[in-house]
Amino acid sequence: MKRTGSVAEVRQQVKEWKKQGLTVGLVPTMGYLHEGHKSLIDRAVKENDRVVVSIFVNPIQFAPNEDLESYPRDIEKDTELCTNAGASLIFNPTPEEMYPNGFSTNVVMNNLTKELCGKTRPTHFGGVCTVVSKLFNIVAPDRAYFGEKDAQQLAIIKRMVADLNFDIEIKGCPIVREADGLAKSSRNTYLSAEERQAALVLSKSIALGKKMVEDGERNAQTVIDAMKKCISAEPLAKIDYVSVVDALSITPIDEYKGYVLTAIAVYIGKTRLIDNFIVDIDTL
Ligand SMILES: Nc1ncnc2c1ncn2[C@@H]1O[C@H](COP(=O)(O)OP(=O)(O)OP(=O)(O)O)[C@@H](O)[C@H]1O
Ligand SMILES: CC(C)(CO)[C@@H](O)C(=O)[O-]
Ligand code: BAL
Repeated sequence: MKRTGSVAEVRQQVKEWKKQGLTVGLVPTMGYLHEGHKSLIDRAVKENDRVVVSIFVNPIQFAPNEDLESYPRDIEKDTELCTNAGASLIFNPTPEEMYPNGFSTNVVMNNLTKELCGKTRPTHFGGVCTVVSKLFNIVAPDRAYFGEKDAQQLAIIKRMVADLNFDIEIKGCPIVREADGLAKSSRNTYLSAEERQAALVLSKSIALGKKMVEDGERNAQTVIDAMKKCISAEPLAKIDYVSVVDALSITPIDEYKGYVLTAIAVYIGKTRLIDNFIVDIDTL
């Protein structure tokens, strides 16, 4: 398995693979890889002849008050995980390689980015769309893999691919959880032992909301209120949002109808964690 920070080298390698008629999958990440990322890589390895994993803590999707500097990094361990999972190439560029002097172009998405995480992180998804567009143009994969843990991001990427005519199939992959239910996340490493225990309130409230809907509740506010009550019972938890939206357009809805995303963001101490569940009411 190769590792490079060079755009030109990635292009050269992918060109060679394509000349041989091989298909290419891309798994974009910010590194500090865990089982959630591995599930994306495993699926990409199954569905493509070659897999590129990008590892880049993208500065332009972090606001100045966020955790860009402290974001966990371990490229050697990540390389081992990618090698064992059967990836073919790691692309880990420097910020200068991705954003050289004079960089002046950004991808702006007008809808889908205003609700949920977009309220607290108004510049975040612009940074995500810009870097993912660059990765798509650099790697030119046949398929790209994203986790449903970042459900709003997944909806945004699908919209962007349709709007900008990227010839890339977007694959959403289910949330991977710890044995006790907490969704795996690189940011879980920020949690103290006490906070780690408190963080279970996220998956607990998600399970509660999902059960209410499966049992027939259709009023969004009733589900939101019950989930908020569940989260508020944990003294270390502070709610950022609990929202029910149409899963494709990311617009708030009052009633569970069609394809629905119920998403939460909760601060556990200083660490902001997210979780969600998606239901297709028509096939429940
Ligand atoms: N638990 C998980 N299950 C499935 N996919 C996941 C999981 N965690 C992350 N992913 C996916 O991996 C990709 C890269 O995510 P990223 O590197 O930001 O990891 P992360 O653990 O979500 O980190 P963060 O703590 O920043 O949220 C994204 O598409 C994301 O949705
Ligand atoms: C898609 C992504 C790698 C873009 O930096 C990031 O937002 C992430 O890790 O989900
Ligand atoms: N997976 C989300 C990346 C971020 O929080 O910046």
